Amino acid sequence: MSTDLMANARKYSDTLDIRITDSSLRDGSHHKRHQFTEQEVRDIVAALDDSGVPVIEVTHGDGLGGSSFNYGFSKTPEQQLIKAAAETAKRAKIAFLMLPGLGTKDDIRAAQDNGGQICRIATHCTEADVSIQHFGLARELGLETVGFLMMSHSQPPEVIAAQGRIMADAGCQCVYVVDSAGALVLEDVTYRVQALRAELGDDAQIGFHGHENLDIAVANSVNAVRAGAQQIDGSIRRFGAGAGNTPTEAFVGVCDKLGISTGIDFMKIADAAQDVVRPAMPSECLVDRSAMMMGYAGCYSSFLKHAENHAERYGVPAAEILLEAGNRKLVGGQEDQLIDIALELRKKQDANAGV
Ligand SMILES: C[C@H](O)CC(=O)C(=O)O
Ligand SMILES: [Mn+2]
Repeated sequence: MSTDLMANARKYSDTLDIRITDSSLRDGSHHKRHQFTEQEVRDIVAALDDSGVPVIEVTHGDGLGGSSFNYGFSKTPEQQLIKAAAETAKRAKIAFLMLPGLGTKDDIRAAQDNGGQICRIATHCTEADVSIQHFGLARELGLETVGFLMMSHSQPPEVIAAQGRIMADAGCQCVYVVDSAGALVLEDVTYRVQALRAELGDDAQIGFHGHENLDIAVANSVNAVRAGAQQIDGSIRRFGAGAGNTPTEAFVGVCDKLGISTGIDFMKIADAAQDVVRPAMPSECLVDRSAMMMGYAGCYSSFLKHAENHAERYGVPAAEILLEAGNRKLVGGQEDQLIDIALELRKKQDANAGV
């Protein structure tokens, strides 16, 4: 890493400047409508592991217990996918996500029994207190812990720092700024990471999870590293909700050029992206009108597929549903309100057409 960058960022370990977690097999579950097969998970884990990706996250898109009517049913039970991933990985650690209230303590225990080693606990960025007992359990079980402050764009840096303190005190070892809406722009990331650094000192590491809705997830991730983040999420080929996540392979290439050590082989991961991950994707993750509306209005990226379903059913544009969801500041768990928005748009549309 250049001396400039080293001044801010601290090393993740003796050998790596940062640690990348690939989230294709969890955030990508949204884009795939939770239809991963066990074979796809095995193939993708094998390719990422061989490329040197140190952490691979595997769960339903909405975390443990997410398979449901509200969020969409999984094709394959997520515990089976976690087990397959853990059996396949030779070097990588397998992480799993859980949202308190959706997943339970028993789900955490089962994920560990199936080989999961890193427990990532996600809350809305003003509700860190609901994660306290789950961090306690995860640490008691000897799991490594990560905390996700979702929709971090919606609160100023000082609130993110205070919420990070709650997670760290509960046993979280790395607090993530999570740009769920892909709405953070450059310095927005820097200031949030810096505020966490100032608050947490050596009590916990800091991470960044980006979404590509405004097409700057790689740049945002570089800013996070420059501000001191030691863990960065990506998804191969952007395979994630909305326009997807920071593309792991491009970010690795950028890190190589900036002298930031990730431990991942750029040539191998470029091949894995093209030959193994792309065939498992239903389509490319695009920065299209709907995705841009999410980034622009601050709308939760996981709403995209739900909005597309309602758009088709009620004959209204998905982009308008998402724009309104952002304006109403809806958060994860309020998926049902997208139907209300679609119905209201339909009513207006009919009234304008004199129906
Ligand atoms: C449950 C969400 O998909 C977590 C996440 O990846 C985000 O908020 O972004
Ligand atoms: Mn995400």
